[in-house]
Amino acid sequence: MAEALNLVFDLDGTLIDSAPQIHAAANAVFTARSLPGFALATVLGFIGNGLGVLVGRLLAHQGLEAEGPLHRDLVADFMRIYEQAFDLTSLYPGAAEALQDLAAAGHHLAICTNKPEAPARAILHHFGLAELFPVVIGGDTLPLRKPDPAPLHAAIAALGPARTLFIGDSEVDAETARAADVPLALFSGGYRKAAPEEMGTELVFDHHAALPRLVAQLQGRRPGKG
Ligand SMILES: O=C(O)COP(=O)(O)O
Ligand SMILES: [Mg+2]
Repeated sequence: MAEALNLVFDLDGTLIDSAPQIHAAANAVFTARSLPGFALATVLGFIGNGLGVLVGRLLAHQGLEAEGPLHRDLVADFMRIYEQAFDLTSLYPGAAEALQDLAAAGHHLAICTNKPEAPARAILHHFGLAELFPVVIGGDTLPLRKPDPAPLHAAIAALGPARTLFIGDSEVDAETARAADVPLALFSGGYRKAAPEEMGTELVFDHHAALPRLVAQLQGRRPGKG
């Protein structure tokens, strides 16, 4: 059998298009406290560093203090919605099929996301993907989150020794991959801000049907050659 790899996936903007859900949740929790809502583009630009940072950026955007009791309350409100609202979240086309194929080929799959672990697990369950991912590291699983390499290292340690590919969509993922010295496959259709060619990886895909080919490409490379 061909070499089995560790395939560690980011979640928001990589496997699921969750920005409309995060946008709706932001508007629900802010307007419930008589604060204004946000445009989708505003919320989208703040996704990537986890829920605490998202809420801090949203507060700062309204000229409010980015930390403190209001921040804490809004994060708690968000969490309640996050764990049960999936109607505005979709899997990217071909993602479920690609994951099934990769798992069937014997690769080891994990999630390394800055979304808190409980909602990350809930959404995987919702889409019938939970069983494909024996390892889920969320933004609150460890004291440190991406772009610190610790969560990616933890995912790899839990999967066991094998060459690893990290699959993500954002600058945060690119920085994490660099810091962990793991190759990144960049999904160009997610929530990045920079151009793909500026993100330091030649492994770029715009449809998940291309993933098995990218993985085969990595298998064809000699270990240690990146
Ligand atoms: O929730 C976030 O801010 C980002 O989540 P991600 O790491 O899955 O892209
Ligand atoms: Mg992402």
